[in-house]
Amino acid sequence: MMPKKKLEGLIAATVTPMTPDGQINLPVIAQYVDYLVSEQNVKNIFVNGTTGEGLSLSIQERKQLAEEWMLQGKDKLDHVIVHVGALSLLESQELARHAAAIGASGIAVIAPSFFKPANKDELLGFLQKVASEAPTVPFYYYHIPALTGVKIRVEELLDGIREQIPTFQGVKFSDTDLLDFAQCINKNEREQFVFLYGVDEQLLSALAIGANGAVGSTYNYLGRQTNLMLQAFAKPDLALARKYQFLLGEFLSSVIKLGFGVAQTKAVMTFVSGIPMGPPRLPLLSASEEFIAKAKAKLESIVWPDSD
Ligand SMILES: CC(=O)N[C@@H]([C@@H](O)[C@H](O)[C@H](O)CO)[C@@H](O)CC(=O)C(=O)O
Repeated sequence: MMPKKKLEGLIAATVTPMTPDGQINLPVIAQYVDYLVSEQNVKNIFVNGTTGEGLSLSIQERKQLAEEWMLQGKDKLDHVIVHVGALSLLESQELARHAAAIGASGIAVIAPSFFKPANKDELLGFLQKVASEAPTVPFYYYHIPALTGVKIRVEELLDGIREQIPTFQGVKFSDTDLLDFAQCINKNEREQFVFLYGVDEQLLSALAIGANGAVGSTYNYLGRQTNLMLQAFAKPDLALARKYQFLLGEFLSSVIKLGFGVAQTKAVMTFVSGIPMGPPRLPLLSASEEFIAKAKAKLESIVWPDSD
């Protein structure tokens, strides 16, 4: 699958379906792709990332999953971005070569987070060694400092990055520092690089700053409503766009108070889509029945503008 279109709009950070005993559940992926496309109007995916529990999977599982997403997404999805970050450079390189071999439309890499790069040069050194293993595949840096603990400003990282990483295509920016995000866009043309925002609860603010699109967990099950927010913003009908952002925020704010992470995302995706996503992998624990009941009730209580 070679990308026909520029990467923009919504990109679902997919969960990794698992069987009740914790094995990856590949047969569910065909149904998952159809659900995203037909029910959520989302045709781009980001696999094996945070939401996909990528760092909790074995290399073999990550390859199998990437292959299955590619196979099932063929002729249905526009872009399949494969996250290939790992603590070991060699594993990350192996995954990058594999993603290139199966025709992924892009690869993304998170900063290594046990031995952490201390500065821009150390981080770039790692990223460059991974990117060069897939010399024809667009490369994205995945910035998620709350989880990696690597707080190197992206604005600084992007300065001259193409000289070291010719395939550099953009950033998946999963942080609330909108000043850093704005400076990335201010100093680098949106037409040159792709700036994808990753904090779903404040996407509208990032759009105002110039985000080209967004990668997130909620686009799995709230993609349709978020797409309507994007449309309202483009129109522009800011009042309507805000209404969507506030309602999306109302759901997120209520589940965040209950404790919200990948396990809960899997549970919500299961009850909204009807596709069994299974439990998360340890150390994560399944969402409680109480969480599921409250999250469901909250979601059902929201009256979206298009369903008035
Ligand atoms: C920390 C975290 O999981 N952030 C999510 C968000 O989509 C997040 O779930 C959402 O904003 C709700 O808080 C994404 O940025 C992660 C993501 O895109 C990924 O799975 O790679």
